[in-house]
Amino acid sequence: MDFSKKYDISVYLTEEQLNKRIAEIGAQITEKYRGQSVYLICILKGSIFFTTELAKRIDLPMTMDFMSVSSYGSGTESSGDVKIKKDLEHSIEGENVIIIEDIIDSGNTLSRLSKLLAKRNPKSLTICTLLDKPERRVVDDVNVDYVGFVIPDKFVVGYGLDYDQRFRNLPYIGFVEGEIK
Ligand SMILES: O=P(O)(O)OC[C@H]1O[C@H](OP(=O)(O)OP(=O)(O)O)[C@H](O)[C@@H]1O
Ligand SMILES: Nc1nc2[nH]cnc2c(=O)[nH]1
Ligand SMILES: [Mg+2]
Repeated sequence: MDFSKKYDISVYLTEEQLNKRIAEIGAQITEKYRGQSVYLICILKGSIFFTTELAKRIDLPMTMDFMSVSSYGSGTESSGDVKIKKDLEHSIEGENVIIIEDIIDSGNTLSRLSKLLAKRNPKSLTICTLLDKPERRVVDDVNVDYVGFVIPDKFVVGYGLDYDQRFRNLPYIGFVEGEIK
């Protein structure tokens, strides 16, 4: 990380736009699971901001848990596994699991992760992402249930998303337009 470098970042989605959309998704989830509980899984690190904001907008009994994964190189691993760097603390058997992601790009992470979690016998398994870049998809087995915003094929940062571990703390989503010389 080189913190001396300065970058030109243009705002694409403001904090107000993000929070308004997240509140809508929270209300949808609350309605869908009324009378039941949900088990939110935050995929570290990118989805921390989205998960916490969304969790506050879901009016249901809830467990929040965290997972950290890294995908094996695509193509060569026929097992379709992900390497688990940090696993869940509790069993998800019989739970209404909602996987929370900041972005779906190639789809590899979620394709592998959802297969792995499905083997643990949840009652239901749902995918919720703040951003979706469908133009980049290389898999066809990721069915996303809740999408905040469909975005073009451009690299975004902020609201949890990083560029070389920087910019996660921006309260908005922006495009990196380049380095300021
Ligand atoms: O659809 P895919 O092509 O698999 O890409 C999406 C994944 O990549 C990013 O995470 P990353 O592995 O960079 O880690 P981070 O969340 O810690 O930034 C992002 O947060 C998603 O988890
Ligand atoms: N920060 C960031 N991470 C990603 N991972 C996959 N796509 C993206 C993106 O556009 N921005
Ligand atoms: Mg991530």
